[in-house]
Amino acid sequence: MTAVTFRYEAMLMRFDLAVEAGESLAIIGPSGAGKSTLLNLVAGFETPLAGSIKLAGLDMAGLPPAERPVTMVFQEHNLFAHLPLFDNVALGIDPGLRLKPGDSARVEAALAEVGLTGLGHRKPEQVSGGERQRAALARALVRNRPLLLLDEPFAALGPKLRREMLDLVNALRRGRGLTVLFVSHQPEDARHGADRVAFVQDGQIRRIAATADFFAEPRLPEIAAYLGEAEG
Ligand SMILES: Nc1ncnc2c1ncn2[C@@H]1O[C@H](COP(=O)(O)OP(=O)(O)OP(=O)(O)O)[C@@H](O)[C@H]1O
Repeated sequence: MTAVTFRYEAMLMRFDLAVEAGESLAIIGPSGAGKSTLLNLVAGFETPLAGSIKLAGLDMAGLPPAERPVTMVFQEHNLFAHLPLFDNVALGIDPGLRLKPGDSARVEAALAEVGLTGLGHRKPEQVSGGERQRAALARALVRNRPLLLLDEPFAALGPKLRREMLDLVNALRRGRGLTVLFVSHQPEDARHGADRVAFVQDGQIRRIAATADFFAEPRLPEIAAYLGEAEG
């Protein structure tokens, strides 16, 4: 994305970002910095004031979210409580649940890929928080989009489970050749799961670097302060 600007009231944001296919980029930074907005611009949930967003070489201007090569998982409200996990995943194929021959097998395969074999009949309340987010991931996977956006989907999970989920995301990324952008409040997530890290503050990417370099040398005092606070 190039010179993409966006405004919420007094807050003007401006993003320039280039991501390689197959890469995993962590987006970290303080609360209210613009991390979710950055993902929402890529996904098409927000429209830039100016600038251009290209995904897989195609200009996204005017394209609604459903027509973009993108799928997104959120922190919460990913699943419908009254539907079993199978149906929740199948919604990624058809929002009206009109499944064609072969679609059920696709849903089962996605459930298996995220480690939920045999749990498709359960309602969201009948599984753990980690399993719910696995189901949300499976729904994203059945959409077969090359770019996976994750907006803190593992924030409610403990450190060990978050690492497991990040490992799962990376295994899926490699297996399917996905590109992954994930927002996290936890620098540890970036350290564990990302090729590169982007630090967002005041509506801009202030630094982007390979993960090892980013943590070895924070460079900006704001980043050192943020890491100090976030990692205690
Ligand atoms: N719908 C909205 N209307 C007005 N302002 C908004 C809206 N959504 C976000 N903002 C403002 O835009 C700025 C960026 O918000 P954004 O959600 O992108 O930040 P974030 O870095 O993802 O924060 P957090 O880590 O707390 O989720 C914040 O100052 C926020 O208050």
